Amino acid sequence: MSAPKTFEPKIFRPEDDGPDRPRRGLDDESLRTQTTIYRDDLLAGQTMLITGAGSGMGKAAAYLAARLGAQVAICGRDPDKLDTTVKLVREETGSEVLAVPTNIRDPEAVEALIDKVHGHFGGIDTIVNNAGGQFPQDAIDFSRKGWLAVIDTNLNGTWWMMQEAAKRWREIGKPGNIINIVANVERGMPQAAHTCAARAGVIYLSKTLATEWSRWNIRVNCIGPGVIETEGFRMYPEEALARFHKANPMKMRGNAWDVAEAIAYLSSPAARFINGDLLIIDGGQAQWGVIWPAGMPDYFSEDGAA
Ligand SMILES: CCC/C=C/C(=O)SCCNC(=O)CCNC(=O)[C@H](O)C(C)(C)COP(=O)([O-])OP(=O)([O-])OC[C@H]1O[C@@H](n2cnc3c(N)ncnc32)[C@H](O)[C@@H]1OP(=O)([O-])[O-]
Ligand SMILES: NC(=O)C1=CN([C@@H]2O[C@H](COP(=O)(O)OP(=O)(O)OC[C@H]3O[C@@H](n4cnc5c(N)ncnc54)[C@H](OP(=O)(O)O)[C@@H]3O)[C@@H](O)[C@H]2O)C=CC1
Repeated sequence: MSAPKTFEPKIFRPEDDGPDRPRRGLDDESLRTQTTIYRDDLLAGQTMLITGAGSGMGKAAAYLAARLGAQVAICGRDPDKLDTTVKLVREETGSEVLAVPTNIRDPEAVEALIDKVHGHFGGIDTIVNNAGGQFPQDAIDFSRKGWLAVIDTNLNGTWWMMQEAAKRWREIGKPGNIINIVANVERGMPQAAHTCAARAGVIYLSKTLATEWSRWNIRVNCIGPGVIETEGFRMYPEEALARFHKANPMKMRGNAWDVAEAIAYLSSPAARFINGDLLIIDGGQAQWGVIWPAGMPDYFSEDGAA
């Protein structure tokens, strides 16, 4: 049997993109052809606000929600990315998505976002905190700025969204539903320690608030995706991407639609009694498999030195 290929971890930056790096994930044409088990009007009468919806899972979730009859608002930092979602939804459903460019790290911008969506649609039923990300690197080499960027986005940004939404729900006496997209952190994730710390924070924040906020009829749940092929894969080196399917016993990657359908379920009346839970969508990664998003050091390979 030939020895597995191993390589030293390296830092990859998106600006290293080139012709050798194909765009990953479901493109608009693929999204248009996805089928769903849900009935057409499952989410009719609902307003959903989805963060990070100019690409990947957020875009798929926004498109599916609109297809199922929801009124949808989206945010992200890059208005051009948000426009692609607005256009897709308009072309496929005839609905208008409200796009509000927002950096979720900025609490005042988040407050203005919640105000704007309430003003436009007259309320919000479900918030999907999907915006986030990280760069792969051995933790010992994290710069202070890099650590802070990841914590500020994934933990603080998600918190600002949750708190502003909940304050408004309490004020107007309406129920609320929060879905936080986190990650599969059960066994930790080497080279993603910053995001593991932030996501573990969000998971236990959510479990706590599921209790605290139940008196206002606000449910809080998380979804933990495993390896889901999206545009976000551009953050990782090709050599690492070639092994991503080995992260789970099904030896495959999920796609954004797998997560979008779970978001639709947790937004639907079928989930009215689900609160404080973490739904893992990872092909069994919690049980078996390895992921080294910047490349596996020899030490951990099957024929490694130790
Ligand atoms: C793992 C498999 C499963 C999970 C998959 C996914 O989640 S897929 C979905 C994944 N999707 C995404 O991850 C997409 C969203 N991700 C992001 O927007 C970024 O990853 C972010 C969260 C760091 C925000 O960053 P930002 O808006 O603040 O942008 P910024 O560029 O200004 O960085 C600030 C500082 O961070 C540091 N640093 C940054 N990059 C690297 C690097 N490659 N290398 C080393 N360090 C890096 C650096 O210190 C930098 O400061 P500097 O040295 O430039 O002065
Ligand atoms: N793909 C995977 O395998 C996994 C992904 N996840 C997480 O799931 C979520 C969706 O990921 P995915 O669709 O794959 O990746 P993408 O990179 O495609 O999506 C992340 C989105 O978040 C937005 N975003 C990032 N930072 C901010 C910010 N500060 N304020 C507002 N929006 C922001 C980005 O838009 P913009 O840059 O325009 O702001 C982008 O559209 C992320 O939180 C990701 O980390 C978790 C586990 C696995």
